[in-house]
Amino acid sequence: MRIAGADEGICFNPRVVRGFVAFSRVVGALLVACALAIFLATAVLGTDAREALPWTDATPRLNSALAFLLAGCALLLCRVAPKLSVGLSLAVAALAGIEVVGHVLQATEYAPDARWLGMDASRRMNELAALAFMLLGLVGAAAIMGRAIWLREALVVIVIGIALASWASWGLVLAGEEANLLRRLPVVTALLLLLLCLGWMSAVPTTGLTRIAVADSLGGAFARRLILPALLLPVLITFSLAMGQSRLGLSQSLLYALTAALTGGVITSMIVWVAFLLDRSERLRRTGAAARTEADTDGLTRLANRRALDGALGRIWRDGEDAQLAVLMLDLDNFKSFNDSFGHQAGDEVLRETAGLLRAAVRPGDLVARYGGEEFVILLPGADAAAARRVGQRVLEAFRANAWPRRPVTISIGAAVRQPGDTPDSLLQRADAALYRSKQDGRDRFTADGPA
Ligand SMILES: Nc1nc2c(ncn2[C@@H]2O[C@H](COP(=O)(O)OP(=O)(O)OP(=O)(O)O)[C@@H](O)[C@H]2O)c(=O)[nH]1
Repeated sequence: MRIAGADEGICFNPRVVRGFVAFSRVVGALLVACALAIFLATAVLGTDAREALPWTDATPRLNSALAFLLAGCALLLCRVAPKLSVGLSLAVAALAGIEVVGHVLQATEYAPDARWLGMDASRRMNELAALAFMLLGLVGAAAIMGRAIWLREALVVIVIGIALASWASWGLVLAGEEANLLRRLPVVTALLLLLLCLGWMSAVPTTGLTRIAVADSLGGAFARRLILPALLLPVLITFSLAMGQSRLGLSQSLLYALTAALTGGVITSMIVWVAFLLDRSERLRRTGAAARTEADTDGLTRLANRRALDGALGRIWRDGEDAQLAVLMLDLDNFKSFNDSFGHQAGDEVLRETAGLLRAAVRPGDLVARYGGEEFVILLPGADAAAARRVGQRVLEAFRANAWPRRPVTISIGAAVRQPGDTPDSLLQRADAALYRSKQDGRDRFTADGPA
């Protein structure tokens, strides 16, 4: 089953859409769990003890934990209680907004850890976290309300950029470089912020940038496989090289060389991956096309079968009322007696020979189909009654002139031309009635539909 996309006719893969929504819920639950763990640790250890621990630098402050708790709940509830979810997201934006104002007011004399509105340093988020939460609170509200989709995506991309740059920056700090503004975003906060971004993008996956990743197409398959590695690999490379420099003492020139080699390797691997995907999809397309052709082909004569004929008639009728069309219905004469006299195998040979004669009698745009048993149908798009008669006569002549191995074989033909108000069935019925008259009148002849 496919869900048609609301815009641009994108078809979404429902299984992938469900997967994205489930991912956003997992992210919501993870954020709630992390926030509760931070609150619990603070309650058990006390604020002072927590501040003294070596990992304090890397974990979210209490206000960040509160923001994660609210945002996680918003993600979990966005489908069941959208209004409550919008409220929670706006609360995140408000909480972070207050912090942003605090940082702006203190910016002239930089004092990030100062008290603000009664909140001490252990509680307050830093300036980058505040900015990111404020943006993500707005993103969450916009995502649930389905508003300002492109602004929402732009904000998400900004926060993803902040989170990734902070990670890379942490690598450089571990390598002994000076602490910088980005490094002030605790590494766990950066990770959870990245997850929150991805969570909001996945919560309503059929809108915005994510809609290509849930598309039921080759583009969708590429996006699903390549976007995350493309986002994360440069950061991981920076991080690991910086660590390599600090732990292994690599020189600057060797570091540059390694960066070039790794980047080249990563880009090449991605291209190879894309090439594999393209190749597989091309092979699947070819196999699918071959299977469709086989399903539309009669095994004995290799002509189009009844299914293909119905499909072709359906297409002609869908294309419009005015298109001219003639139909020939053809039936081998006294075929039962041929079978009885010479056997079924010989009868099959006649059917195959018939297919060749009929194919040779029509133009490339016409369709010859085996209707069943020893009955055939020819569709002549664009043909009128005179053209249909010409084709019918050509078939009769070809049968008469053919060197049949056992005994001469003849064929009877009935023709009908499409009239206003015809359906595929009514047209075939009129051709069949004309064929019946050919049989009645002595076989081996062409009869057109209409008054005798
Ligand atoms: N060999 C062979 N015979 C087939 C096949 N399909 C149908 N037939 C035979 O075609 C014969 C059709 O016989 P009838 O419907 O009585 O028609 P007829 O003998 O051609 O008589 P008229 O149509 O009145 O000229 C039957 O004997 C079927 O067994 C097939 O795939 N192979």
